[in-house]
Amino acid sequence: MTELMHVSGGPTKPEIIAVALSKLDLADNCRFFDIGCGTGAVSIEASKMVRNISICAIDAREEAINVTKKNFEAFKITNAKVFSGESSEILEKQDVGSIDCAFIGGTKNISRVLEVLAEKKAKSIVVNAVRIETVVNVINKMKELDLFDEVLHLIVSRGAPITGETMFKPENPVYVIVGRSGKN
Ligand SMILES: C[S@@+](CC[C@H](N)C(=O)[O-])C[C@H]1O[C@@H](n2cnc3c(N)ncnc32)[C@H](O)[C@@H]1O
Repeated sequence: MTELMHVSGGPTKPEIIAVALSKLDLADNCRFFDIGCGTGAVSIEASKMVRNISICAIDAREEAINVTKKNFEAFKITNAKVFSGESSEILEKQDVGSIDCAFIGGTKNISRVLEVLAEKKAKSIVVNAVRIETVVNVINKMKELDLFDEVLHLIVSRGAPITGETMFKPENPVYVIVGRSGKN
């Protein structure tokens, strides 16, 4: 089986990716944006769910960009563009085309990123956050932009062996905030 290369801050846990992607309206031929792509793990999972997905992955860290490129090569992701830099600037200044679904895994400058996504009429947006201040900012900004749909608080506990039996160890909680254009 192909092994995913890791980077600090990633990959997002598969169970969290599954819920996050279930909230995006992924469809065959959709244009998917992975903002703060880290390892590219979310794009790789999204590409397994629909046919002919077009991926745009962005990260401000060169280390993350290099790892994403290597993971895309290993997992045979061909229909992808990878951009290095601040995502709000890339989305504004580069010719990125239309945006169907945007997953935001890195929340620096999140208010500006959401503004640009709203300007570009992104159809569905999912933000993963771990800090309560970020959650509040994202909900308020999504409401201001008429995007807010719902927010989830996810805690996954994983079974681990203990003296021949099993106990559950909780992983860090994650907030999943969902926005959709044309909410009201
Ligand atoms: C928690 S990691 C993402 C993990 C990723 N979902 C994965 O599965 O590997 C967050 C990433 O977002 C990037 N990031 C944060 N804010 C950003 C922004 N405004 N523009 C571009 N990259 C950003 C960071 O450099 C970091 O690599």
